[in-house]
This record gives sequence, structure tokens and C-alpha cells, in this order.
Amino acid sequence: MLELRNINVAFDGDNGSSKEILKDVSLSLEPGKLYGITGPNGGGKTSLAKVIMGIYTPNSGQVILDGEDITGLSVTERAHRGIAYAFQNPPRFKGLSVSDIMKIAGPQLETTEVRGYLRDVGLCPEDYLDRDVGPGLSGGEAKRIEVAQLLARNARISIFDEPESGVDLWTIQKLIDIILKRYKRNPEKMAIVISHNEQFLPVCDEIILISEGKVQQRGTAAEIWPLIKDEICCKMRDQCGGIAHGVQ
Ligand SMILES: Nc1ncnc2c1ncn2[C@@H]1O[C@H](COP(=O)(O)OP(=O)(O)OP(=O)(O)O)[C@@H](O)[C@H]1O
Repeated sequence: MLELRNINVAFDGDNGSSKEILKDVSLSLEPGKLYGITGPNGGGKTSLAKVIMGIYTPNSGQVILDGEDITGLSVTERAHRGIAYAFQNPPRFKGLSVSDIMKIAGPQLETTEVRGYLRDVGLCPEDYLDRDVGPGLSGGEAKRIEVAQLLARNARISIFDEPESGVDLWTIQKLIDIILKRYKRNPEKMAIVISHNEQFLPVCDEIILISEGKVQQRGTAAEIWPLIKDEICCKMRDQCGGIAHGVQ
């Protein structure tokens, strides 16, 4: 069980003022569930993920994992406890190959398994294993490699930050299928997926809507999706064109 208790995060804003990013956020998340976190840009979704991963330290509040207060633990210590995060904007590692970073994610992996993870995210292993994870990769390629790394970590709690962003429509469906196969009804694992995707959100176990730094809605996908789908589908239509998504 992962619990966030009264989490507050603020950063220095303009003119020396303080900008509140997360406001008294409390959530409890259970293993065996696939959570979809959604909400408008700038609402606080990534900041929440970074608090769970230990990248951001809350100004107040606690992060509790299986009864242990992990608020003061580093990213590495949390990784050892089974939390893993795939960045919205994946970092680049000039001088390291795709094969290198996949082996860092899963040191025990055989090359055949690494190849399997790359295929899972729609990348041909022969073309990518020796590629440098530097600026030469396109945004969509870097994103898919980031997702492959997270899958390879095989963590207890996996946080995907907009796995669909920058990825072509064919690959989005493949990523959704792989996340569902790995995490839906898997009692050992919890997946937290920040997403705006209209194919993905309705099939999550629960949807959590975050806006203005607060949890505004939470419930089963059957409860929450009908309340938010019009807004999400409108956004997708504006961004991608209605025909591509079947939204008119
Ligand atoms: N390190 C930081 N310093 C200052 N402000 C920050 C920092 N990180 C996030 N913010 C601000 O916090 C707010 C929430 O950002 P966050 O990235 O969590 O939103 P989001 O819901 O993930 O948005 P998006 O859908 O655009 O990815 C934004 O106004 C952002 O500018």
C-alpha cells in the first residue's frame, strides 16, 4: 500500500512569492491496481509522481510505503524498495547505448529479454541496441526506450508519465496493450499512469483527476470516465484531429 498524507509542495514563484503546486494531497493506492492520473496541463500530476519517486521533497506531508515512512528517502533508496518512474521528458545519456541503459534497468536481463522489451515498445532491436541514447534519438524513440526501461525494471510500483506523448498512434495502442497485459489484474504490481489518452483511461481500474494541485475526483473508471470524457476527447480532437481518433 502506498499512501500520500497531506502532501504540500511549493516553489519560489515570481517576485519572491511562493507558488503552491500540490495542496494537501492525500491518496492511498493499492497493489494489484492500474491507476490513471489525468487532468489539465500544469495541474500537478508530474509533481505528484516526482514526490512519490523522491525527486521532489514535499514541504509538508508524508509518503508511506507498506507502513514505512519513506518521505526522507532518496530516489535510489526508493528504487531499492521497488518504485520506478519513467520521465515525461526522458533524459539523454550521450555515450551510453540502448543496450547499456537497458542492462542498467535490468542487470539480470539476457540480451534476448532486452530485445523483447524493445519489441514491446515497437522498436526493432537490431536497429536500436547499439544506438547512442543521446540527442540523435527522436522524441518518440527516446520516449519508447524510456518506457522499455521501466518495463525492464519490473518494479512493484511503476509510474509512467504520459507514455503516449510524442509517440505515433500505432505505437500508442501497442503501449496501452503492453501496460494492460503487464499490470491489469496483476496482484503483485501497481501501475500509476499519467495519461490523457481516451483509449487508455476507460480501461484503468481507477481514475484520479488532479487539477490546481488537488485531487478533484477519484473513482472507478466507470464512475469517472463519463464525467471527464467530453473534455478529454475535445482536447484530443484539437491536438490530433478528430478523424484519427474517431472523435467528431
Ligand atoms: N521544479 C519546479 N519549480 C517551479 N515550478 C514547478 C516545478 N515543477 C513544477 N512546477 C510547476 O508546478 C505546476 C504543476 O506542474 P506539473 O508538471 O506537475 O503539472 P502536470 O499536471 O504534470 O502538467 P502537464 O499535463 O503539462 O504535464 C506547473 O505550474 C509547473 O510550472
